[in-house]
Amino acid sequence: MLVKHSSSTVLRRQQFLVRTLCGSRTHLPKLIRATMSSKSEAADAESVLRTVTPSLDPKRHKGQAGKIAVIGGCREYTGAPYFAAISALKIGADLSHVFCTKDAAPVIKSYSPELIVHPVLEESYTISQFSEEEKRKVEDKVIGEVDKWMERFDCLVIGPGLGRDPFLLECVSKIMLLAKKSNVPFVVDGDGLFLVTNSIDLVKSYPLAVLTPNVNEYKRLVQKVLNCEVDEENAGDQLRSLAKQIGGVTILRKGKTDLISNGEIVKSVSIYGSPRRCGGQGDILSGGVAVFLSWAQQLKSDPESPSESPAILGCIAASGLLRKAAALAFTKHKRSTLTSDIIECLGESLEDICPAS
Ligand SMILES: NC(=O)C1=CN([C@@H]2O[C@H](COP(=O)(O)OP(=O)(O)OC[C@H]3O[C@@H](n4cnc5c(N)ncnc54)[C@H](O)[C@@H]3O)[C@@H](O)[C@H]2O)[C@@H](O)CC1
Ligand SMILES: Nc1ncnc2c1ncn2[C@@H]1O[C@H](COP(=O)(O)OP(=O)(O)OP(=O)(O)O)[C@@H](O)[C@H]1O
Ligand SMILES: [Mg+2]
Repeated sequence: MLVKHSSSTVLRRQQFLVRTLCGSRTHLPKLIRATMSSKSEAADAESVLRTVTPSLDPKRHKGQAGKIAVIGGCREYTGAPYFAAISALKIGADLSHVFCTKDAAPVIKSYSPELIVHPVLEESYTISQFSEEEKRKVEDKVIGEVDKWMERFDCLVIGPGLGRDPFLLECVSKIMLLAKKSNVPFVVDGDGLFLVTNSIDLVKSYPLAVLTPNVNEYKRLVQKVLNCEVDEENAGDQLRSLAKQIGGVTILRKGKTDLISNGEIVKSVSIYGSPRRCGGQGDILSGGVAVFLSWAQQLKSDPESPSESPAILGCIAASGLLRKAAALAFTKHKRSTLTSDIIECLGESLEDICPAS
């Protein structure tokens, strides 16, 4: 799906390339080092946004700007999958699907006609009277319903509002295996992290997996994988060790500063942000990582593409944009800022960094 970028995008990418090279200035000739302004983290996140975001090329057709699918939404939670899916559209994906349980589907459909909602997941309580053989048949049907779409997606978001029902999580484990087989990248968030923390082999050594743990989820992941407590003094090193221990997945550790590592490098994003901690902001982030990772993937086939992996670029871009939108929403709504307000600020925030026209 190679998309030629306009000259402004090429220029943006060259700027990013220089910035990336300067990130490791030790090997750069003195002359270049001397002329380089100091690379600020803010510029880093914003230059990644400008490099990764494609121009709105009239020659492109529906779907080329990204097709995202959220696997999540159950009897208990319907907001989280909506937040992740609508954020992907608002940032610039062309299509956004949600695969959820039958209970959650009409609710999520009622939030927005923009989303394509598939009521295909099942929870244990709906099949409690079934025999083992009938349960297997239901499982095969659930997985088949997702598999027939799998190849069309540029990235999945697994976990927002998924809940912790054992039967549902068993089906999602098999969906992850299918995604890996088809080389479809996936972001694991929310209860998807509950699943993979207890079955780390589901993501181990899959370079297209991105984990986006919050404080609780990160603590549990460190305890489970590194057998120790979170070490705030050496946060970057511990994150790098964790990502390495899980075979080079990319982890975005959410917090006052977002830390990102794939076991090799560590990046941080702390620009903008807001003091409001309302639920749902992590869901916006997961939808954003999916879009920006897909766009960074499209860059890969270009000779001058950035050296960073699409997963790392996707995390930096999504974190920077979310934090900018949260700051903008907070200036407008202060203490009553809600996730919906932040979603409404995504477009304006991206336009400010990366004008569409
Ligand atoms: N409006 C909505 O529908 C929202 C739904 N959300 C969904 O809510 C679900 C839970 O998200 P949270 O951020 O609350 O999850 P957390 O894991 O941050 O916390 C959930 C609660 O359960 C406890 N917990 C979680 N896993 C545990 C474990 N393995 N052992 C013991 N205690 C455990 C935590 O300590 C906390 O008390 C996720 O699927 C998430 O996507 C959130 O994204 C917020 C918004
Ligand atoms: N203390 C903080 N100061 C500023 N920004 C923060 C702070 N904590 C988190 N954030 C920002 O909010 C984003 C979401 O983090 P949060 O911890 O709310 O995720 P979450 O708990 O998974 O959210 P959700 O309610 O959607 O599950 C982070 O990526 C980060 O950019
Ligand atoms: Mg969360």
